[in-house]
Amino acid sequence: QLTPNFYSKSCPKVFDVVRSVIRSAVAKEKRMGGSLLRLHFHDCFVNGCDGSLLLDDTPSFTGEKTAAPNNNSVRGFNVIDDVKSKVEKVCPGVVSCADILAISALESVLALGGPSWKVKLGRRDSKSASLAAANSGVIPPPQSTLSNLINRFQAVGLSAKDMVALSGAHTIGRARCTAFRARIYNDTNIDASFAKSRQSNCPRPSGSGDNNLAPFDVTTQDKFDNKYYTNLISQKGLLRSDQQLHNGGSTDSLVEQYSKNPKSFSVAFAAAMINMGDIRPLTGSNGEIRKNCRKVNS
Ligand code: HEM
Ligand SMILES: [Ca+2]
Ligand SMILES: [Ca+2]
Repeated sequence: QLTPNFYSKSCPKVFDVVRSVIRSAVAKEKRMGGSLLRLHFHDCFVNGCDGSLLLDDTPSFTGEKTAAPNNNSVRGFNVIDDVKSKVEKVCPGVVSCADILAISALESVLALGGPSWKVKLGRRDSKSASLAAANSGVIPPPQSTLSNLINRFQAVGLSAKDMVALSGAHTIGRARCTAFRARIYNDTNIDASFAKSRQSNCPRPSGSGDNNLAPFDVTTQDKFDNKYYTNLISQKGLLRSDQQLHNGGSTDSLVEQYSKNPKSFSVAFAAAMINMGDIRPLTGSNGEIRKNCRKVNS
Protein backbone atom coordinates (compact mmCIF):
# COMPACT_ATOMS: atom_id res chain seq x y z
CA GLN A 1 0.00 0.00 0.00
CA LEU A 2 2.98 2.29 0.37
CA THR A 3 3.60 4.64 -2.54
CA PRO A 4 6.35 7.11 -3.43
CA ASN A 5 3.74 9.83 -4.04
CA PHE A 6 2.05 9.57 -0.68
CA TYR A 7 2.86 13.14 0.37
CA SER A 8 2.92 14.80 -3.06
CA LYS A 9 -0.22 16.80 -2.25
CA SER A 10 -0.15 16.91 1.57
CA CYS A 11 3.54 17.71 2.02
CA PRO A 12 5.33 18.29 -1.27
CA LYS A 13 8.35 19.82 0.46
CA VAL A 14 9.08 16.85 2.71
CA PHE A 15 12.08 15.59 0.72
CA ASP A 16 13.65 19.06 0.58
CA VAL A 17 13.27 19.56 4.31
CA VAL A 18 14.70 16.15 5.18
CA ARG A 19 17.55 16.62 2.74
CA SER A 20 18.67 19.95 4.14
CA VAL A 21 18.77 18.67 7.73
CA ILE A 22 20.58 15.46 6.77
CA ARG A 23 23.10 17.27 4.56
CA SER A 24 24.12 19.59 7.37
CA ALA A 25 24.25 16.80 9.97
CA VAL A 26 26.46 14.67 7.70
CA ALA A 27 28.64 17.67 6.84
CA LYS A 28 29.22 18.14 10.57
CA GLU A 29 29.94 14.46 11.19
CA LYS A 30 30.21 11.98 8.34
CA ARG A 31 29.55 8.99 10.57
CA MET A 32 26.02 10.29 11.16
CA GLY A 33 25.05 9.12 7.66
CA GLY A 34 25.67 5.53 8.70
CA SER A 35 24.04 5.99 12.08
CA LEU A 36 20.81 7.22 10.47
CA LEU A 37 20.75 4.47 7.85
CA ARG A 38 21.04 1.92 10.65
CA LEU A 39 18.07 3.38 12.54
CA HIS A 40 15.74 2.49 9.66
CA PHE A 41 17.10 -1.10 9.68
CA HIS A 42 16.67 -1.52 13.43
CA ASP A 43 13.17 -0.07 13.24
CA CYS A 44 12.01 -2.26 10.34
CA PHE A 45 13.32 -5.56 11.75
CA VAL A 46 11.39 -5.18 15.01
CA ASN A 47 7.65 -5.35 14.32
CA GLY A 48 8.01 -3.60 10.98
CA CYS A 49 8.86 -0.06 9.89
CA ASP A 50 6.64 1.71 12.41
CA GLY A 51 8.93 4.14 14.24
CA SER A 52 8.89 1.93 17.34
CA LEU A 53 12.63 2.35 17.84
CA LEU A 54 12.23 6.10 18.35
CA LEU A 55 10.05 5.90 21.46
CA ASP A 56 11.79 6.91 24.67
CA ASP A 57 11.35 4.87 27.84
CA THR A 58 8.78 6.20 30.29
CA PRO A 59 8.14 5.29 33.94
CA SER A 60 5.43 2.87 32.81
CA PHE A 61 7.09 1.34 29.76
CA THR A 62 10.52 0.37 28.46
CA GLY A 63 11.00 0.79 24.73
CA GLU A 64 13.60 -0.61 22.35
CA LYS A 65 16.51 1.76 22.88
CA THR A 66 18.09 -0.30 25.66
CA ALA A 67 17.70 -3.66 23.89
CA ALA A 68 21.02 -5.46 23.37
CA PRO A 69 21.50 -4.57 19.68
CA ASN A 70 20.67 -0.91 20.39
CA ASN A 71 22.03 -0.04 23.82
CA ASN A 72 25.08 2.26 23.71
CA SER A 73 25.05 1.74 20.00
CA VAL A 74 22.19 3.30 18.02
CA ARG A 75 22.51 7.04 17.65
CA GLY A 76 21.19 9.98 15.67
CA PHE A 77 17.91 10.51 17.52
CA ASN A 78 18.55 14.24 17.87
CA VAL A 79 18.93 14.55 14.10
CA ILE A 80 15.59 12.75 13.63
CA ASP A 81 14.03 15.16 16.15
CA ASP A 82 15.43 18.06 14.15
CA VAL A 83 14.01 16.67 10.89
CA LYS A 84 10.63 16.05 12.51
CA SER A 85 10.32 19.53 13.97
CA LYS A 86 11.20 21.15 10.64
CA VAL A 87 8.74 18.89 8.80
CA GLU A 88 6.05 19.74 11.39
CA LYS A 89 6.59 23.44 10.64
CA VAL A 90 5.77 23.02 6.94
CA CYS A 91 3.08 20.31 7.24
CA PRO A 92 1.89 19.79 10.79
CA GLY A 93 0.54 16.36 11.70
CA VAL A 94 1.06 14.84 8.26
CA VAL A 95 4.36 12.95 8.00
CA SER A 96 5.01 9.91 10.20
CA CYS A 97 8.24 9.31 12.07
CA ALA A 98 8.51 5.91 10.39
CA ASP A 99 8.53 7.66 6.99
CA ILE A 100 11.03 10.22 8.26
CA LEU A 101 13.38 7.33 9.07
CA ALA A 102 12.92 5.91 5.57
CA ILE A 103 13.60 9.25 3.85
CA SER A 104 16.52 10.00 6.18
CA ALA A 105 18.09 6.65 5.26
CA LEU A 106 17.94 7.58 1.57
CA GLU A 107 19.26 11.09 2.13
CA SER A 108 22.11 9.73 4.27
CA VAL A 109 23.20 7.31 1.57
CA LEU A 110 22.99 10.07 -1.05
CA ALA A 111 25.00 12.47 1.12
CA LEU A 112 27.85 9.93 1.21
CA GLY A 113 27.80 9.28 -2.54
CA GLY A 114 25.57 6.20 -2.69
CA PRO A 115 22.70 5.19 -4.99
CA SER A 116 19.19 6.59 -5.04
CA TRP A 117 15.87 4.76 -4.88
CA LYS A 118 12.19 5.64 -4.88
CA VAL A 119 11.30 5.59 -1.19
CA LYS A 120 7.79 4.29 -0.64
CA LEU A 121 5.76 6.25 1.89
CA GLY A 122 2.54 6.15 3.86
CA ARG A 123 3.69 4.33 6.98
CA ARG A 124 2.07 5.27 10.27
CA ASP A 125 3.66 5.29 13.72
CA SER A 126 3.23 2.64 16.38
CA LYS A 127 1.68 3.45 19.73
CA SER A 128 4.05 1.07 21.45
CA ALA A 129 7.43 -0.60 21.17
CA SER A 130 8.73 -4.01 22.12
CA LEU A 131 11.87 -4.44 24.19
CA ALA A 132 11.32 -8.20 24.14
CA ALA A 133 11.07 -8.33 20.34
CA ALA A 134 14.15 -6.11 19.96
CA ASN A 135 16.05 -8.51 22.23
CA SER A 136 14.76 -11.68 20.61
CA GLY A 137 17.43 -12.05 17.94
CA VAL A 138 15.35 -10.67 15.05
CA ILE A 139 18.21 -8.19 14.62
CA PRO A 140 21.09 -10.58 13.95
CA PRO A 141 24.11 -10.36 16.27
CA PRO A 142 27.65 -9.82 14.95
CA GLN A 143 28.65 -13.44 15.67
CA SER A 144 25.93 -14.76 13.33
CA THR A 145 26.71 -17.58 10.95
CA LEU A 146 25.71 -17.35 7.30
CA SER A 147 22.70 -19.59 7.82
CA ASN A 148 21.54 -17.47 10.75
CA LEU A 149 21.86 -14.29 8.66
CA ILE A 150 19.89 -15.84 5.81
CA ASN A 151 17.21 -17.09 8.24
CA ARG A 152 16.85 -13.76 10.05
CA PHE A 153 16.32 -11.91 6.80
CA GLN A 154 14.01 -14.58 5.45
CA ALA A 155 11.91 -14.23 8.61
CA VAL A 156 11.05 -10.66 7.57
CA GLY A 157 10.51 -11.54 3.92
CA LEU A 158 13.95 -10.63 2.58
CA SER A 159 16.01 -12.88 0.34
CA ALA A 160 19.65 -13.93 0.71
CA LYS A 161 20.39 -11.56 -2.16
CA ASP A 162 18.75 -8.69 -0.25
CA MET A 163 20.79 -9.67 2.80
CA VAL A 164 24.09 -9.57 0.93
CA ALA A 165 23.23 -6.23 -0.67
CA LEU A 166 21.98 -4.63 2.55
CA SER A 167 25.11 -5.75 4.37
CA GLY A 168 26.93 -3.46 1.94
CA ALA A 169 25.72 -0.67 4.26
CA HIS A 170 28.85 -1.59 6.22
CA THR A 171 30.76 0.37 3.58
CA ILE A 172 30.21 3.31 5.98
CA GLY A 173 29.98 3.72 9.73
CA ARG A 174 31.85 2.48 12.77
CA ALA A 175 31.70 -0.48 15.13
CA ARG A 176 32.70 -0.78 18.77
CA CYS A 177 35.48 -3.06 19.94
CA THR A 178 32.91 -5.28 21.72
CA ALA A 179 31.37 -6.12 18.36
CA PHE A 180 34.62 -7.32 16.72
CA ARG A 181 36.95 -8.33 19.59
CA ALA A 182 36.31 -12.06 19.32
CA ARG A 183 37.00 -11.94 15.60
CA ILE A 184 40.29 -10.05 15.66
CA TYR A 185 41.80 -12.24 18.42
CA ASN A 186 40.40 -15.68 17.62
CA ASP A 187 39.43 -16.07 14.00
CA THR A 188 41.58 -17.59 11.29
CA ASN A 189 39.61 -16.32 8.29
CA ILE A 190 41.06 -12.83 8.79
CA ASP A 191 43.95 -11.00 7.15
CA ALA A 192 46.78 -11.02 9.70
CA SER A 193 47.90 -7.43 9.29
CA PHE A 194 44.31 -6.20 9.37
CA ALA A 195 43.70 -8.12 12.60
CA LYS A 196 46.86 -6.66 14.09
CA SER A 197 45.97 -3.11 13.24
CA ARG A 198 42.48 -3.51 14.71
CA GLN A 199 43.98 -5.04 17.87
CA SER A 200 46.00 -1.89 18.44
CA ASN A 201 42.84 -0.01 19.38
CA CYS A 202 40.81 -2.89 20.83
CA PRO A 203 42.50 -4.58 23.79
CA ARG A 204 41.92 -8.29 24.35
CA PRO A 205 40.52 -8.18 27.92
CA SER A 206 36.82 -7.56 27.88
CA GLY A 207 36.00 -4.41 29.77
CA SER A 208 38.97 -2.48 28.40
CA GLY A 209 38.35 -0.24 25.42
CA ASP A 210 34.94 -1.78 24.79
CA ASN A 211 33.62 1.36 23.17
CA ASN A 212 36.66 2.13 21.04
CA LEU A 213 35.59 2.55 17.44
CA ALA A 214 36.89 1.21 14.18
CA PRO A 215 35.64 1.93 10.66
CA PHE A 216 33.85 -0.91 8.93
CA ASP A 217 35.56 -0.15 5.63
CA VAL A 218 39.39 -0.04 5.74
CA THR A 219 39.60 1.74 2.41
CA THR A 220 36.80 4.33 2.11
CA GLN A 221 35.24 4.65 5.55
CA ASP A 222 32.89 7.53 4.78
CA LYS A 223 32.10 6.87 1.16
CA PHE A 224 29.12 4.77 0.15
CA ASP A 225 30.74 2.52 -2.46
CA ASN A 226 31.28 -1.21 -3.11
CA LYS A 227 34.62 -1.50 -1.28
CA TYR A 228 32.95 -3.47 1.52
CA TYR A 229 32.87 -6.47 -0.83
CA THR A 230 36.47 -6.00 -1.99
CA ASN A 231 37.50 -6.04 1.68
CA LEU A 232 35.62 -9.30 2.27
CA ILE A 233 37.52 -10.96 -0.57
CA SER A 234 40.79 -10.01 1.15
CA GLN A 235 39.45 -11.27 4.51
CA LYS A 236 39.16 -7.79 5.93
CA GLY A 237 35.58 -8.01 7.09
CA LEU A 238 35.33 -6.35 10.51
CA LEU A 239 32.59 -8.47 12.04
CA ARG A 240 32.36 -12.25 11.96
CA SER A 241 28.99 -11.79 10.31
CA ASP A 242 30.57 -9.66 7.57
CA GLN A 243 33.19 -12.26 6.71
CA GLN A 244 30.51 -14.97 6.65
CA LEU A 245 29.32 -13.54 3.33
CA HIS A 246 32.59 -14.58 1.70
CA ASN A 247 33.80 -17.69 3.49
CA GLY A 248 33.40 -20.48 0.98
CA GLY A 249 29.60 -20.55 1.09
CA SER A 250 26.59 -19.84 -1.08
CA THR A 251 26.95 -16.04 -1.06
CA ASP A 252 30.60 -15.89 -2.24
CA SER A 253 29.57 -15.36 -5.85
CA LEU A 254 27.34 -12.37 -5.04
CA VAL A 255 30.15 -10.76 -3.03
CA GLU A 256 32.49 -11.25 -5.98
CA GLN A 257 29.94 -9.80 -8.37
CA TYR A 258 29.34 -6.69 -6.23
CA SER A 259 33.08 -6.17 -5.79
CA LYS A 260 33.68 -6.28 -9.55
CA ASN A 261 30.60 -4.44 -10.65
CA PRO A 262 29.67 -1.35 -8.60
CA LYS A 263 26.57 -0.80 -10.70
CA SER A 264 25.17 -4.22 -9.88
CA PHE A 265 25.67 -3.44 -6.18
CA SER A 266 23.90 -0.08 -6.50
CA VAL A 267 20.93 -1.65 -8.25
CA ALA A 268 20.69 -4.50 -5.72
CA PHE A 269 21.09 -2.19 -2.72
CA ALA A 270 18.37 0.17 -3.97
CA ALA A 271 15.95 -2.72 -4.56
CA ALA A 272 16.74 -4.24 -1.17
CA MET A 273 16.16 -0.93 0.64
CA ILE A 274 12.70 -0.75 -0.92
CA ASN A 275 12.03 -4.34 0.16
CA MET A 276 13.23 -3.61 3.71
CA GLY A 277 11.04 -0.50 3.85
CA ASP A 278 8.03 -2.66 3.01
CA ILE A 279 8.29 -4.76 6.17
CA ARG A 280 4.90 -4.80 7.93
CA PRO A 281 4.05 -1.07 7.85
CA LEU A 282 1.06 0.33 9.73
CA THR A 283 -1.29 1.96 7.24
CA GLY A 284 -4.82 3.30 6.90
CA SER A 285 -6.28 3.96 10.32
CA ASN A 286 -3.75 1.83 12.20
CA GLY A 287 -1.27 3.62 14.43
CA GLU A 288 -0.98 7.39 14.38
CA ILE A 289 1.10 10.30 13.11
CA ARG A 290 3.20 11.15 16.12
CA LYS A 291 3.75 14.81 16.88
CA ASN A 292 7.02 14.06 18.64
CA CYS A 293 8.91 10.98 17.49
CA ARG A 294 9.96 10.16 21.06
CA LYS A 295 6.47 9.71 22.47
CA VAL A 296 2.99 8.58 21.56
CA ASN A 297 0.35 11.30 21.17
CA SER A 298 -1.66 11.95 24.30
C1 HEM B 1 23.42 -8.53 8.15
C2 HEM B 1 23.33 -8.43 9.46
C3 HEM B 1 23.90 -7.28 10.23
C4 HEM B 1 24.64 -7.39 11.36
C5 HEM B 1 25.03 -8.66 12.08
C6 HEM B 1 25.00 -6.04 11.74
C7 HEM B 1 25.72 -5.72 12.87
C8 HEM B 1 26.19 -4.47 13.18
C9 HEM B 1 26.99 -4.16 14.32
C10 HEM B 1 27.43 -5.14 15.39
C11 HEM B 1 27.31 -2.84 14.25
C12 HEM B 1 28.19 -2.05 15.22
C13 HEM B 1 27.37 -1.61 16.40
C14 HEM B 1 28.25 -1.09 17.51
O1 HEM B 1 29.40 -1.49 17.60
O2 HEM B 1 27.75 -0.28 18.32
C15 HEM B 1 26.68 -2.32 13.06
C16 HEM B 1 26.77 -1.01 12.64
C17 HEM B 1 26.18 -0.54 11.49
N1 HEM B 1 25.27 -1.21 10.71
FE1 HEM B 1 24.94 -3.18 10.73
N2 HEM B 1 24.49 -5.16 10.83
C18 HEM B 1 23.80 -5.87 9.89
C19 HEM B 1 23.07 -5.35 8.84
C20 HEM B 1 22.95 -4.00 8.57
C21 HEM B 1 22.02 -3.43 7.64
C22 HEM B 1 20.96 -4.22 6.87
C23 HEM B 1 22.25 -2.08 7.63
C24 HEM B 1 21.54 -1.02 6.84
C25 HEM B 1 20.94 -1.22 5.69
C26 HEM B 1 23.34 -1.83 8.54
C27 HEM B 1 23.93 -0.62 8.76
C28 HEM B 1 24.89 -0.37 9.71
C29 HEM B 1 25.63 0.87 9.80
C30 HEM B 1 25.56 2.02 8.81
C31 HEM B 1 26.44 0.78 10.95
C32 HEM B 1 27.36 1.85 11.51
C33 HEM B 1 26.55 2.75 12.44
C34 HEM B 1 27.32 3.91 13.07
O3 HEM B 1 28.47 4.16 12.72
O4 HEM B 1 26.71 4.56 13.94
N3 HEM B 1 23.72 -3.01 9.12
N4 HEM B 1 26.00 -3.33 12.43
CA1 LIG C 1 9.64 -1.17 14.41
CA1 LIG D 1 33.14 2.73 1.71
